[in-house]
Amino acid sequence: MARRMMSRLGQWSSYVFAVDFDTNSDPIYFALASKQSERPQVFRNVLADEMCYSLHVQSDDKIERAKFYGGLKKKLSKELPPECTILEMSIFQPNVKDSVIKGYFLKDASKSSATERVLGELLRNDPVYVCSYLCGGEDRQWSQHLWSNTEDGWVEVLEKYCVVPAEKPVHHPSTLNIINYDVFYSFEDAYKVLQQCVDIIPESKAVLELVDQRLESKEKTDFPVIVIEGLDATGKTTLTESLTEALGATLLKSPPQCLSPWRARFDTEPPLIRRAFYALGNYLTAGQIGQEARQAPVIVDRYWHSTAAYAIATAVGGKLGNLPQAGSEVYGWPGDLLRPSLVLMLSLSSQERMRRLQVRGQDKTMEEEELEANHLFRQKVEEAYQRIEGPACVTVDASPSPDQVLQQVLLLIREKCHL
Ligand SMILES: Nc1ncnc2c1ncn2[C@@H]1O[C@H](COP(=O)(O)OP(=O)(O)O)[C@@H](O)[C@H]1O
Ligand SMILES: Nc1ccn([C@@H]2O[C@H](COP(=O)(O)OP(=O)(O)O)[C@@H](O)[C@H]2O)c(=O)n1
Repeated sequence: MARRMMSRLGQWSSYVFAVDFDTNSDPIYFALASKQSERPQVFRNVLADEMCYSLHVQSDDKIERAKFYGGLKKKLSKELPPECTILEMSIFQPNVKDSVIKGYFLKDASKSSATERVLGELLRNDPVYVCSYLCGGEDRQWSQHLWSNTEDGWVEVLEKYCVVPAEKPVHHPSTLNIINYDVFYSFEDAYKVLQQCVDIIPESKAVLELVDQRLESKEKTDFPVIVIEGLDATGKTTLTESLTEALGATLLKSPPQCLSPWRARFDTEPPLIRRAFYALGNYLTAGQIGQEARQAPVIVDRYWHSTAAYAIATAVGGKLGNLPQAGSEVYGWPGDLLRPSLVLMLSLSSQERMRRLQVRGQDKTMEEEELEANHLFRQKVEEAYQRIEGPACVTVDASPSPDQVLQQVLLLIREKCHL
């Protein structure tokens, strides 16, 4: 079915291809046409005389697509010649939600047949489409050639289209599939993902059992619920402990302690599955909050803001400006998740944060290592934190001494929660 769709330019013509040649600038956008365009060359300045290929995953099953795409990069890096550069590519309908098909674009300077051999194997055994790109003719125009398997095991070209430039879309393609791929806005949507993983990730069963026993939480709590957010090493642990003592409160965290045995396992999974795990963690914590907030104020170390902000920042490629605009539905609060009374985000300069990380000298999650290496990613997490609504977070300067930060936060809590 999908193959037939692909072979009809009529349907495929509403799609645009985006290749990330350089993560600090816009992708190169192109489309397919039966005739060359008069407009300038698509790959000018980014391709010389390398051989180029693209491959993208085709499967109607969301979990299979996510698992395969995640594993594909590792497989390609291992099997392709080292002179082959693997770039991220997506195919999408401009500004249409949930229309993205992810893939890779290969720039191959190896001049060996190894790449074609690897791609031929993939085409035979896996749910992928493979295309090659050629630049020819007097005007050096590019064309895309869709590969197909023949019955005797050889690869042939099924169809050939001209590659023509396409307009930059209003919404960066990486923002189109956030909902229900990277961020889940209801318990049911996250739960369904783990349910579908039970056969391939046996640990999902244990997580679902815990989640099934979660406590229900009412919309309104008797005592205030205060969430402390911020990047790693901004002082959340230090502050949540001193706050708990100062207010005679109960300290909780998301993901809750009971999920610890499975966290490392889910951290290795592709975003769809990993994010569903963290989303469910928030519902477990919500149950605990509901219970504890009957007796005393509750302090929570990370909650929904962390889940959504890290997920959005990881999903959105390239520049800060590619993030969905403030007010976008992706920054909304899930309708069925307990809302805290106040969310505070600890903010720190990158120099001071690095200094504290070094002093602490602990192991970091891969994502935290990426934060250190990638200033842009850190900026995107903080910006996403600030755009999340319902409740929005209040930014707190975390650079003064621990006691000064505590006093500042106590003042805020008294003012906003009348404690
Ligand atoms: N206000 C502060 N001033 C200086 N150092 C701090 C302050 N708050 C925390 N630290 C130190 O910074 C490091 C990170 O703090 P921590 O509370 O563990 O952060 P997080 O829980 O956000 O990762 C720790 O070594 C801690 O002692
Ligand atoms: N409520 C939460 C908490 C963490 N997380 C994820 O967990 C990572 C940070 O957790 P961590 O344990 O390293 O953070 P610290 O509490 O050590 O600062 C982030 O990268 C998020 O992806 C989440 O998604 N939702």
